Amino acid sequence: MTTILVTGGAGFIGSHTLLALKAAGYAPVVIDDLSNGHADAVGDARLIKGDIRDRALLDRVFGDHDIAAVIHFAASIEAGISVREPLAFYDNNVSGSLALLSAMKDHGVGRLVFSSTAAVYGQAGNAPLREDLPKAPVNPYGQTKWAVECMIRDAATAHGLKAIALRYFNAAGADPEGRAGERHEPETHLIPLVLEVASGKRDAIRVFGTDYATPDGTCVRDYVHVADLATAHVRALQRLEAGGERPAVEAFNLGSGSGFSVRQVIEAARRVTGHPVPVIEEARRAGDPPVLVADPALAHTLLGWTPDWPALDDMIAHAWRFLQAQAKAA
Ligand SMILES: NC(=O)c1ccc[n+]([C@@H]2O[C@H](COP(=O)([O-])OP(=O)(O)OC[C@H]3O[C@@H](n4cnc5c(N)ncnc54)[C@H](O)[C@@H]3O)[C@@H](O)[C@H]2O)c1
Ligand SMILES: O=c1ccn([C@@H]2O[C@H](COP(=O)(O)OP(=O)(O)O[C@H]3O[C@H](CO)[C@@H](O)[C@H](O)[C@H]3O)[C@@H](O)[C@H]2O)c(=O)[nH]1
Repeated sequence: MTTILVTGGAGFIGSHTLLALKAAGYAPVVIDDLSNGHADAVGDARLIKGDIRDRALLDRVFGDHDIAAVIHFAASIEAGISVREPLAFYDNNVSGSLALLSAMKDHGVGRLVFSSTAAVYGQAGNAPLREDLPKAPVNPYGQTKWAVECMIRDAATAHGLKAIALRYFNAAGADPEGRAGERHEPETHLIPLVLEVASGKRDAIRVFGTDYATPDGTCVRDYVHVADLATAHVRALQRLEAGGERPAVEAFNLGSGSGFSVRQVIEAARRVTGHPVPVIEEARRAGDPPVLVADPALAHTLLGWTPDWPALDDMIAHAWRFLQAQAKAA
């Protein structure tokens, strides 16, 4: 079996990708410091607990395992928090990726799938975003991800690395079979917070900004099912393995192509759960672009990727089922 190193594999998207990797016949090995992940989320995959900025640890891992490729999820992820703590984000996201890329170079590992983000585009307007748009992140989180994409490009030119950057839009939902889900503590993402309100764990959802130039004044995002993101990683690995005449680094948007406002998400959660979701309107959150919606055509054409679960209500229903199962088990 082909061994794949998965950094951040104990996290939300990582744990779902482990399920897809195993189903496709790969043997994942995980490095995760568990700062935002859970040891039991990796299932029967090998978990090495540690920080990717620890170069000695990386040397041991690359020395001990015959690693064919790396999928790199490990990062600090919250755009809003990055505005208040930019240096911590540069440290984890940029220094972590630098340590990983130099270890890959020194150990002769030449294939990488990198978790990038819609946040690299910044405030690029309301039309669906294409990969070749100018990059102008409006928060430090997006800056760190774009900096790493640039680092990967330079390493590819100089050292022969082959890489795919997957620019996810807003990951949502949970494994349709209930084996994994979103377990961030504290939670900052809209859908799980709205569901915590529906379940009675929170009193109300705070809506950050109602005066944006969008149809209902709240921010618009493109929600993509986490199981579909997981599948895209397998497709990306297979594309890297197939080789051929193509650029050393490629970037693909992963989104549904449809935008939903914060108010529409809240309405969908009321519809799916049958519970009330009280709202408190608040000021804008710093670092939020008004609209982020993908043009996913390139991933359709070149990765052969289309979402199996494009409907927002399905994403919310799967997340809701996972949350309820967690509450029952607690
Ligand atoms: N969730 C989204 O909507 C979204 C959208 C776009 C991009 N992304 C990117 O996808 C990736 C995964 O996101 P997620 O939502 O699963 O986040 P997550 O926080 O659930 O997963 C990240 C994992 O990385 C680990 N980690 C963080 N820093 C580490 C370090 N220095 N060394 C070792 N492990 C470390 C955490 O413990 C966690 O388990 C991130 O790179 C994120 O920036 C996420
Ligand atoms: O309590 C809340 C939480 C969020 N929001 C709003 O809901 C939208 C979505 O926010 P959130 O779920 O926090 O996601 P984003 O800030 O859009 O960022 C996510 O999606 C990005 C890609 O678009 C990723 O890069 C990030 O890692 C990931 O955290 C934003 O307009 C927020 O202002 C609220 O109004 N109230």
